[in-house]
Amino acid sequence: MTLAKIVYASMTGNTEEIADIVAEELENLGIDVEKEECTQVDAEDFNDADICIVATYTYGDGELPDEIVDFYEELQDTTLNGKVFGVVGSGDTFYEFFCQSVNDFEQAFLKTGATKGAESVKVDLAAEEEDIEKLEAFAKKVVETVQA
Ligand SMILES: Cc1cc2nc3c(=O)[nH]c(=O)nc-3n(C[C@H](O)[C@H](O)[C@H](O)COP(=O)(O)O)c2cc1C
Repeated sequence: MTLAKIVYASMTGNTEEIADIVAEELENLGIDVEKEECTQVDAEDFNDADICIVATYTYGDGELPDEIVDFYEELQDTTLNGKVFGVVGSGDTFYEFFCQSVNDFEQAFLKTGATKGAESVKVDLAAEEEDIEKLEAFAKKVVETVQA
């Protein structure tokens, strides 16, 4: 069975909801899903999974949320050859660096040797219908990549 691990950071719930949308679609596609809050896991835990997903919001002035910084730093030193990764997140287009943390995680994953499964999805605040469609397409693409 293919396992996807989704690690998320969410302060007001938008990103957790995004993680749930991706999780539900992955499950619809027959994938086992473990969703974990970022302070409860180590980046090494991605070694147990076939699909590694991070869902994060952006804080400060284009900064990572404080609670995901340790995970982010560990991730860069983790080898994930043969795994497929994806990044999704929520931000606010009001800010100059919209969803910067999504970009930062994409770069961190590229250092691990994992393969990018789908284009990252950036959501303005809470996911609306159009975002839900993008998130479902993201999940489908990631699964196609892992099964290729
Ligand atoms: C103090 C503060 C700083 C923020 N800075 C950014 C930012 O630089 N870029 C961005 O895209 N969003 C920024 N945001 C918006 C949040 O990322 C956005 O509200 C997001 O939906 C929060 O996700 P959550 O509901 O999962 O906590 C900021 C929000 C706050 C409160």
